[in-house]
This record gives sequence, structure tokens and C-alpha cells, in this order.
Amino acid sequence: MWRRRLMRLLQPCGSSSPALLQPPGDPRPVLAAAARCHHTVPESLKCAWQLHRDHLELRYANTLMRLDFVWLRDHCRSASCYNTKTNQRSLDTASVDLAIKPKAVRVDETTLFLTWPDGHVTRYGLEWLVKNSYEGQKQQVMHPRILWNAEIYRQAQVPSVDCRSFLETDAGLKEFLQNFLLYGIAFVENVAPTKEDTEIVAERISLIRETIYGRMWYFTSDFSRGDTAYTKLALDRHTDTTYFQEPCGIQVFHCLKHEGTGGRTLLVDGFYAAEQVLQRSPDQFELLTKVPLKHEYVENVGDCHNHMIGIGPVLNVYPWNNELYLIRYNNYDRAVINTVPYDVVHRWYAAHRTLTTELRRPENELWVKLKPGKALFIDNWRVLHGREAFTGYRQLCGCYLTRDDVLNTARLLGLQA
Ligand SMILES: C[N+](C)(C)CCCC[C@H](N)C(=O)O
Ligand SMILES: O=C(O)CCC(=O)C(=O)O
Repeated sequence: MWRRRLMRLLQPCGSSSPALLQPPGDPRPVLAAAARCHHTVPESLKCAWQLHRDHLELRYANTLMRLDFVWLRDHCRSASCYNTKTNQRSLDTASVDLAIKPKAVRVDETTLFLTWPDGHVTRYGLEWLVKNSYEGQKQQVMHPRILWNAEIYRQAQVPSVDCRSFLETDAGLKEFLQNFLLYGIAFVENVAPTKEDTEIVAERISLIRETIYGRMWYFTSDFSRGDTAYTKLALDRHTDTTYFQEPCGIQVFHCLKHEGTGGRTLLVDGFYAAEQVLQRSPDQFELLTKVPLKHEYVENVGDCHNHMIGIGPVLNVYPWNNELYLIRYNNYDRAVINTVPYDVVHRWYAAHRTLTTELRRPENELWVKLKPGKALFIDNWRVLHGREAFTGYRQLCGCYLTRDDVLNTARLLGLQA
């Protein structure tokens, strides 16, 4: 239909005269040839437009875009509206008339030109529009991920990156980050087993997030802090710092010493488990995204006095597309539930049980023994960790990283993050 109308109203080939605004009620599409003669222009590079009451319809590179007038005015990249040195908008969007409509429209091979009622002209690269319009986005928000159980992860044979190549080459760093983004875990090998060297490794990808545990932390089973982590007991799978309003993005672990038995580390892909819940029981998945919970850290040991509270659902999804971006799961630190009435509470426990069942399936458990030299990075928004009980002296060091800064490094290396 569109094509037929389009062909009927084809503008003369090679025309460069501005196409003036059509009178209301005559929304004729206009086709601008992307080269001198439309006979030689591939269909995909032809550009056609049609002005509607409240938006401009534009077809280019096989994409049909509907562009709101205020959006178009707001995205003017002219020198008076946008500072290309700082990449910041200078236009005061609130000064744009919400009923604004362009006075004239013109398209050439590469560019859309709009003249606004006050005479201001905006040019938009057609490629830029495809890349930045809603229709051109294909609605992908998150970077690509591979959800895994133990078998999938083993089969993938994800390599650890050698510390030297990680520290000294962009290729090493990029390979590490690619794996980390895909699987939510990644290892660096041959790190010197000291806190200082672990810090250097961590700083290669991010700013370190200082918390109540300090910047770089050591921990042993000395109960120096009021938390089970500082004992020899087993720890069931969990994510850390659920009691922060923004849980830490990444956790780094480096085992500096262990003279004894046990103490293996357990890793479980929380997004894989959540996906199983979504498939098998979508109502329970939804409940886990809706019921707000508190997690709490109350500490009064030695000189350490802390009271932290974070509120949020177990499964955090973007409201615009239901995509999961953060799992907050820690049965140790979960606080009193007083946010919903008793009947919802009961349904929530059932949903939590379903998720727990998935998280505890032996086939979803990846067990690794951390050894001096092998630093583990865990996406604490996605992958749960735990540990086996142990005997003997065991010392771990590590830190938390800010998620934004890890993603920043990944983007600077050209990764989609
Ligand atoms: C890692 N480090 C030993 C420093 C802290 C451990 C924090 C443990 C806490 N229950 C939580 O899950 O957040
Ligand atoms: O000791 C370990 O291996 C892990 C400790 C832990 O789970 C934590 O600190 O959150």
C-alpha cells in the first residue's frame, strides 16, 4: 500500500528544490532519490517522507520511522542547540512549543532538512536517524548474554585471561570483558597472590567501590566482622550487599592462601534460573518482580556499627520491556517482610520457593576451587555465589567494583555494553 502510493507520487528524479509543507489534508509522501537517478538507486537507500498532523513519517534503509516534531526539534544538533565539544544539549527543551511543526521539509541523498516556524533549520543525517530512532533500535537494551548452567558453561570452554595480557594489552582486556559480559563471571590467571596485585587487576577495569567493608578487603574466619562470611561455615548461594539501595555491581575474589580442606566456591547463574521460572510459572516470576522486600545488615561487633537497609524486589526488570537486569537474593540478609498483606506474602513464599528450587538444581551449580593466582570477577547483579565449609587457614582478598565503570571500560574498547 505504502509502496504503491509512494510510486504514484514519486518526485521527479534528481529534484533538489525544497519540498514545501503540504496543505493540511493532503499528506502526500514525497520520495527523494538517494542518487541522481532513481533507476540506479537501490530501493533500500531511497528516502520517502510524509508529514502527518503530529509527526513526520520517514522511510529510509528499510526502516519506517515515525518521528515526533518535538523530538525532532529537541534533537537538533546545530551549533546553537548542541555543543559538540561536550556532547551536551544547549537547547532549553522547555522552550519548545509542544505544538511545533516544521514549516518546510527537504531530503537529499544523505540528509533531512527541517525548517522550523522561526526560520531555524535543522539537519539530520539519515543514517543517524535510523540509528537513533525508536524503530531503528530494535528495542535492544541489554548487551548480549549467554545464560548458563554448569554444562553450558563447561561446554563453552571459556578461557581465563593471563594476567600479563590482561594488564598490558587491550586485546587481553577486551577478551576478558567480552566473557564477563556474556557469562557474568570471568577469571584472570597468574595474578601475584597479594592484595596490592589484586588491586592493580581490579583497577584495570573499574573504579573500586569502597563500602563498609573498606576498599580492598581481606577476610579470614576470624569473625572480625558480624557476618557469616567471616567464619568457616558453608554459605548458600546469594548475592552480596542486597541491603544497599544499589547492590554492588561486581565482586572480585582472590584466594591468597588456604591450608586445609573444603572451601570451594559455588557459582549459579541467577538469570538462567529466573528464565526457567518465567517459562514454567510466569505469574510467580511476575510476583517476584513486584513484591518489594527489605534486606538489612545490622552489625555491632568490636568497633563496627552499621545498619544498612535496601528495598527492592528479588527480580528487578525494566518496566518498559520486562527485561531482567538485577537479582537480589540473599536469604541470610532478607529482613522482616511487612510490605504486603498476608495472602500476597503466602504467594510470594511459593514463588520464592520455585526460584530457589531452580537455583538449587545441581545441574545449575558451577563449583570451582579458588587458588592463589586466580582472580574471579562475579557480576553480582546476575550470578550468585556461595562456598563450601572449610577447615584450616583460608584467606581471601577482593573488592567491589562499580558497574557503570566496568561497562564504561567495555564500551571504550568497542564492546556493546
Ligand atoms: C565480601 N565481604 C567479605 C567483604 C563481605 C561479605 C558480606 C556478606 C554479606 N552477608 C552480604 O552478602 O552482603
Ligand atoms: O568465602 C568465600 O569463598 C565467599 C564468601 C562470600 O560468599 C561472601 O563474602 O559473600
